[in-house]
Amino acid sequence: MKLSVLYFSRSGHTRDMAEEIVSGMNSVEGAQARAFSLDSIDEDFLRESSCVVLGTPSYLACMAGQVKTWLDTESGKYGLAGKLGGAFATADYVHGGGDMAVQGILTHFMVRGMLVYSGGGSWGKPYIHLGPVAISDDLAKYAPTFRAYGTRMASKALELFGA
Ligand SMILES: Cc1cc2nc3c(=O)[nH]c(=O)nc-3n(C[C@H](O)[C@H](O)[C@H](O)COP(=O)(O)O)c2cc1C
Repeated sequence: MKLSVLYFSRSGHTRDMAEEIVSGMNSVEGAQARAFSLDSIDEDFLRESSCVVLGTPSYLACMAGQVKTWLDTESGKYGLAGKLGGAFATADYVHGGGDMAVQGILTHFMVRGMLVYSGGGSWGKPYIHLGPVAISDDLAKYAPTFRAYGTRMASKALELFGA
């Protein structure tokens, strides 16, 4: 099963956390996950993916404008309806609006007809309510949570869609 982790990243934080999610996904047997910057997507791989996760830096407590533009103009090309969807963010501050950025992406994914999922509290610790958010001055501290999130998303995708 293919899984795509998409991201926009200017200074690399969101890219690094995308790779942590991919690592967690690929620890699940039968999962084949790859990360793509929004400007270099493997379009066939994305279309064939059963799960799509999208990450953004937090800009003014929202997703970055580049991510919103991709959702508005490009995302309709990839048959996202029916795929499992999730979102993640990086931010400079704990109270800088990372959850809002995640929620904005999840809302757009719902409009595209995706099956939005994070696992919430159902997997126990680490609790990830909407999607993982990493604070930029200590990315390593958040890496295990991002890997756990990747494992959860891939496990749910396999449960729903099979290998
Ligand atoms: C235009 C702009 C707006 C930002 N707004 C916020 C914000 O509202 N809250 C926050 O915590 N961080 C904010 N940041 C910091 C970024 O979200 C943070 O550094 C992020 O990890 C950058 O991701 P990247 O390295 O993938 O580009 C902002 C950065 C920029 C450039």
